[in-house]
Amino acid sequence: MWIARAKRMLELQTIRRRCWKSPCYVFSFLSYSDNPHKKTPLQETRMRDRFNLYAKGGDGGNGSTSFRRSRHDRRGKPDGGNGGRGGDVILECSPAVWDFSGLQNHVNAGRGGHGTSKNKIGTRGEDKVVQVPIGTVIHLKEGEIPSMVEHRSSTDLDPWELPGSLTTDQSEVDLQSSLNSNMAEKVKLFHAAGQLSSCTEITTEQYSLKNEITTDQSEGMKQENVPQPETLEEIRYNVAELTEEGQRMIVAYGGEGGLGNVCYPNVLVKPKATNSEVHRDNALEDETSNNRSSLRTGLPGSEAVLVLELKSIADVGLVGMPNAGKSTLLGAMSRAKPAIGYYAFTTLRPNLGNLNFDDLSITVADIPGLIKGAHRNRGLGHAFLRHIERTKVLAYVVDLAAALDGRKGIPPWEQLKDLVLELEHHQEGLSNRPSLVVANKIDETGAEEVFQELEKRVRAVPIYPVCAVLEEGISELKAGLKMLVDGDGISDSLSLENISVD
Ligand SMILES: Nc1nc2c(ncn2[C@@H]2O[C@H](COP(=O)(O)OP(=O)(O)OP(=O)(O)O)[C@@H](O)[C@H]2O)c(=O)[nH]1
Repeated sequence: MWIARAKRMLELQTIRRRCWKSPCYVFSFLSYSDNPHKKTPLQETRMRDRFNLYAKGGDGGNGSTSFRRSRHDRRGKPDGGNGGRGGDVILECSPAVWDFSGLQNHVNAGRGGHGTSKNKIGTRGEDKVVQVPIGTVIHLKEGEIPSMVEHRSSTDLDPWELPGSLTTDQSEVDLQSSLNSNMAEKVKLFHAAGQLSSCTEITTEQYSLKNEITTDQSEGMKQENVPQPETLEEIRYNVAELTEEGQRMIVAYGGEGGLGNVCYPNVLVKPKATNSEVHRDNALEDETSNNRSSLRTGLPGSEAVLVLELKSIADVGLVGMPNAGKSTLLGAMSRAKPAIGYYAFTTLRPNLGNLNFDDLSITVADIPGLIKGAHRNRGLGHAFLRHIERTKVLAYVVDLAAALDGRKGIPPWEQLKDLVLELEHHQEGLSNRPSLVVANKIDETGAEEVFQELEKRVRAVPIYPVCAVLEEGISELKAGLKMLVDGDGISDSLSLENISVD
């Protein structure tokens, strides 16, 4: 038997080896880039910095209907426990996550367990924790505003262009939100009343509240079924930000559990009816059982439709063409260890580094290289330009040696012009903040003359000659950046009028 098994293994291995060498396999490998539906390796590594998330809190578990009977009490006493609360959907800020590519669009928290006999409360539904990168901004399409909002945005960000986002009628929005808050208030009151009564007796207020809630809900559903002329999509921008490691925010709440029959003994009655109870009023009985079953059912968890957006948080943004030496510069200024390569687009996602001074720490973001037409999604495209939106200061990194010795690159002043144009195309006024120019690769032969020419052609902003590989000129550059971030430096923004090109 063992020999037969060994033979079979050998056969399988031979088949696998043949498949590997087969023309089909090789062809499929070669045609990888020809297939328009397949992603190229570059596309696969692109970061996702906008993400639609549908979050649903777990439904509450149902309350139990159970009776504890004994020899002495044949009708039994109610002892059905309450249902457990549903789990919440929580966003957690984590430095281990860079973008939203690992996230799922639909996230559901766990349902609460059902109550059981002997007054046992159902288990609480499992929370669903979704890890998001530091710098995540939450825009709300539907649902409640996330709780534990400790860090609201201080920046006045423009809402990005979603159709119809700015045309919503404010009065309608106010009306809708007041209706929603009314409803939420009622649900809270209902549960508060339930908790206060601490499983003794269900109060009449609770009945009326519950009925109100169900009628409101059913009316809402009825309205939903009626075809509306045009539903306006309301997006509440920038409702919360996750900016610190470990910060948590609940975006969808679990529903409360239903009540067990131990909480409403006056409506329990029933199971084995005695003869005298047979003539009970039928209408009243129906109503009571309806109320009872609606109280038993756990409430559904809340739902939220969110748009997550990632904006790196940095004081300084390094902007430059591919291969200008931004990553090398970041490594020279800080302890960051970004990938450095002699080829363009080594940097595929923003890298952050810290410049530490005695009284201040400055965060610098190295943005992947921009090329002419980045706003039309050329190169790594405008995907990264949003990371510059939050920076206080811009450091334009230019390669002094790009056009030297017959190289195909473009002179530094043209690099600057293209960079400013790309920023402005992405968002008007994006280049309008204190800036400086880092003239890198000053060590190359002929770079000194290019630097002198650059000084003549660029006005209004300071220019720092630097050799990032040898770490020359770095301390002066760091002092210059500190001054700009502090607001002490006299620097303007770099505009097209301040750059002379041929
Ligand atoms: N001679 C010289 N070469 C440098 C200097 N700084 C960087 N380089 C080289 O320039 C090349 C590109 O450097 P990177 O730091 O990867 O450039 P980058 O701007 O981050 O490039 P992208 O990732 O494409 O955006 C590397 O081969 C570096 O060694 C410098 O001061 N002098």
